[in-house]
Amino acid sequence: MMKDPILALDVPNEAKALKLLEHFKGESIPVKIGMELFYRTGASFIESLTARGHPVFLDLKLHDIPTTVERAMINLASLGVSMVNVHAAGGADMMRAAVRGLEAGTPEKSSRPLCLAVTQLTSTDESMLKKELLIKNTMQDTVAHYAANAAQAGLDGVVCSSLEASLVQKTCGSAFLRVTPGIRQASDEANDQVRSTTPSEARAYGSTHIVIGRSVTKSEAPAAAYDTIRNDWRSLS
Ligand SMILES: O=c1ccn([C@@H]2O[C@H](COP(=O)(O)O)[C@@H](O)[C@H]2O)c(=O)[nH]1
Repeated sequence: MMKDPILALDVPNEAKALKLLEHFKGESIPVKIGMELFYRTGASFIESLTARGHPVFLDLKLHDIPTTVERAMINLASLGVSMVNVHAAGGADMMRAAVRGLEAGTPEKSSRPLCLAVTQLTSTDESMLKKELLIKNTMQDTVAHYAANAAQAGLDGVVCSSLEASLVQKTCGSAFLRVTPGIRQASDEANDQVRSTTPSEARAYGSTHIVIGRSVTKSEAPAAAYDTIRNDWRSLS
């Protein structure tokens, strides 16, 4: 089934998040909560969003030693979120520990949150990969390798740019999720995103989900901006 774009609620506090969601008139669109909002509101706001029927992607990008990640995931699993994530650069043991923690922390009769691995941030380009991160492989090969590690560790998918989605699909299979931020319409500001595509390009390249933030949150008419993106995303189906 076609999933609606995930709205990145990148705002500083709960009041601003609720004000933004008012534009959607009760529609329970999927939302992503990142560090900015979570570090202000904590768990209670997440629980109130899930109680209102919003599927929540909790985007905290855990990256630590395996034991710490496992214990953190036990706590996050109790929040009723649909997706969480780690950095693939934390390695296979850390990713396995994340899944173990989620399994241990998921309440009975609930589904375990899907666990994704961030491959390379969509703000990273080939030059930064080589010169700053000292990774000698191409972006495509690096993302495919990290995705394969994540699949072997039992994760459900990756966060990558849609430019790598088809290679990840080929490498890890169609059931392995390709969740892609860095989505922009041709007329939108790129901001700090460098590996970007439009929603319909993302669909054509094999993204299973798209994440959209500032093009909606900074718009004068957020619901209309979201609808434009959703229509473009659905236009190939
Ligand atoms: O590689 C990544 C991983 C996560 N993100 C997050 O997605 C949104 C994108 O917001 P825009 O305003 O549409 O750029 C944001 O919350 C990032 O933290 C990402 O962009 N790239």
